[in-house]
Amino acid sequence: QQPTYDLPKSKYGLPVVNDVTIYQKIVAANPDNELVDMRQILPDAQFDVTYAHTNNFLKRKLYPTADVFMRKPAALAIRQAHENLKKQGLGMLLFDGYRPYAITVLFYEEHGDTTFVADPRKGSRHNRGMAIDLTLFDRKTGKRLSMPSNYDESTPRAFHTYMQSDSASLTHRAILKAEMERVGFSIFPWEWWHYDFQGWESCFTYDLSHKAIRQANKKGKSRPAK
Ligand SMILES: C[C@@H](N)C(=O)N[C@H](C)C(=O)O
Ligand SMILES: [Zn+2]
Repeated sequence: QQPTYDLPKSKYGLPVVNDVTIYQKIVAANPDNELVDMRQILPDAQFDVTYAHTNNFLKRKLYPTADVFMRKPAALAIRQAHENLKKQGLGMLLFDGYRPYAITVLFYEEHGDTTFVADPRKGSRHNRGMAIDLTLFDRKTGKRLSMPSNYDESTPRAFHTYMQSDSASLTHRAILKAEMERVGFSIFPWEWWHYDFQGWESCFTYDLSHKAIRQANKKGKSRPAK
């Protein structure tokens, strides 16, 4: 149970944490509210943050930095899944984690639909640091495993119900699903790469840049313990 805060509302009426002082307050009240750096949590993972480059569905750079943050309990569950995958000679390649709410608004206003992108009246699970977009790589070759579609492909090939793919890709999708479900994540039926962590419904929606979060976390750690 989170204490209640008088949060400002977005133009779509959703309460958002859009100020670092509020972020620091909610982290002090409950350390699970911290958005942690996945490059520190998974030093041997691969990263391809397409929203920090132009090779994404909007064809332009949307994040100033290629950061991937996750709410702490989700990050620790991912670390467990990564350990389990390691035993199978596999690793995770992360595309995206926490996404500032302003980017969800931009996705909605430019893309229009609310299946491929989240409805800003509800916010995305990514805005809560509780969703991750990822695929798998082979630790021997360092190469990505094949999957039934490309990342962020908005076609039926991205659906979990799509079975017309080659059998290797279907197996890879099933391995990812099994390992993510084992640690408390659930699928998003229309995107094989997207997983939501249990309890996302009761988490804060953040609208802070990755840079602001990094700075706030650093400050929080340098503050002497009381
Ligand atoms: C844009 C796509 N990668 C995505 O994240 N979609 C879900 C529905 C979201 O916006 O939360
Ligand atoms: Zn996603």
